[in-house]
Amino acid sequence: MRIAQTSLTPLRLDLVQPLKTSRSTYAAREGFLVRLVDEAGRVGLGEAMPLPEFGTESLADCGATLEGWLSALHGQFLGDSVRAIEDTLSPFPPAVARGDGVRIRSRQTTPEGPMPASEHALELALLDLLAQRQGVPLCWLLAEEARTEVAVNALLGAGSPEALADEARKAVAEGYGTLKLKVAGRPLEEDEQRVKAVREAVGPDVKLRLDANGGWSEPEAKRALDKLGWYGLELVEQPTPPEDLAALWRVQRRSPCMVAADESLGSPEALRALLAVDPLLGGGPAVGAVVLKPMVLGGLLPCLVVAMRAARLGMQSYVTSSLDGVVARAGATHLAAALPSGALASGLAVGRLFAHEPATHPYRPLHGHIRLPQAPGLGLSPEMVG
Ligand SMILES: O=C(O)CCC(=O)C1=CC=C[C@@H](O)[C@@H]1C(=O)O
Ligand SMILES: [Mg+2]
Repeated sequence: MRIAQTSLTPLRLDLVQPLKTSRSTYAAREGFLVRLVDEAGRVGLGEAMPLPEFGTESLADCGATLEGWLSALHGQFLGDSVRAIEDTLSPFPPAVARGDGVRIRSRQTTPEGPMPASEHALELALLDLLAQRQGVPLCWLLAEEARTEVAVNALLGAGSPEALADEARKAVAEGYGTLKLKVAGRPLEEDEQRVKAVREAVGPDVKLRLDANGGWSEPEAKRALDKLGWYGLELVEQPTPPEDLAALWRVQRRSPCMVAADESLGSPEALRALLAVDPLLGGGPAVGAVVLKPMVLGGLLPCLVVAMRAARLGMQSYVTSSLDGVVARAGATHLAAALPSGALASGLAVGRLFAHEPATHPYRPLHGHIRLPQAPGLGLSPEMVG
C-alpha cells in the first residue's frame, strides 16, 4: 500500500458529568484522530487518547510524535501485511525488522521513550487500511475465529447509593448483564452502602465488578474484600497499587472473587513479571485476569500477545476503553472479538459518558452487547467519528 495522504486532528471529548475514581477525576479527554489515505482513496482511522496516569506519554509528546511519524510515513510504500505494520511500529531499526515496514522513528523528529498512545493510533489506522484493502473486518486480521459480537459491561458513575441503584436498574433494563462501579478513595462503610444498594436493586444474577484503581493498601484491600465479598462479586480491578505485584498476588489468594490487574500493566517491568512464571509469585498466575487497554499497551497487536501469554498461564483477559472516542473503542471491540475467550464482558460502553458522542456509529451497545459491523476494516466512515 502507498500512504498518499496523512492527517492529524486534535480531538476533545467532554464528559456529561465528571467521572470520579480513587485516583483521578475525568471531566474531559484530549487526544488526536489519525487519518491515512492510500493510493485508492481508502481512509484508515486511528485514535490516540493519552492516559499518563496509566503510563502513556503526555498529550504534548503524543502530538509531537505523531507529527513526526506521519511526516515520515507520507508518500511511503508499505507491505500489505500485518508484519509490515509491526515492523513500521517496531522500536528496532529496519536492520532488525523482518518485513517491509517503513522507518518512522528518528532521534531528530520525535521524542524518545515509549509512546503507547501514538503507537496505538498509527497501528489502528494501518490495520483499518489493511483490512479494507483485503475486504475483511479488522478482527479477521487478528484471529480467524473472531466472534461477531462482544458482551460489554455498564460503567455506573453515580455517587450516592440511591442514584447508583437507579442507574443499575436502568442498565439492567437496557440488557446489561455485568455492571461495574468505582470503589476506594472513600470510607469502606460508604462503599459498602453503594455496593449493597446496587446488589439489592438488581438481584443476585447480575454480575457485579468493582474497580479500586489501586486505591487500597494491602490491609485495606483485604478488609474491603472481606466485607464487600458478601455481595457476590465477579471481580475487582486493581485493588492495590500497581507497582506492588506481590501484594496483588497475596490479595488474590485471599479474595472472595477474581482479581484483575489493570494499572499494573502500564509498567513494562510489572507486565513482564505478571507474564512470567515468577517464583516470587508462587509460580502460579498472579491474578485471575488481566485488563487489556490498547491505548496503554501500544496497540491491538501487543494486547493480543499479552492475552495469549496470560491464557497460557491460566489468566483470563478482557478489554476496556481508556475513556476514549468511537475510533479507539471500535478497535478495542475488534480486539475483544479476537481474544482467546469472551467469557468476561469488556468495558466498552462508555459512549454515553460523553456530551457529543456521534449519533450514528455501529459500535453502540444494544442489549449489553456490541455487534461488530460485517464491513471491511473498522466499518467507520469519517462522518461517523465527528
Ligand atoms: O471498564 C469500563 O467499563 C470503562 C473503562 C474504565 O472503567 C476506565 C477507563 C480508564 C481509566 C479508568 O478510570 C477506568 C479503569 O480503570 O478501568
Ligand atoms: Mg480499571
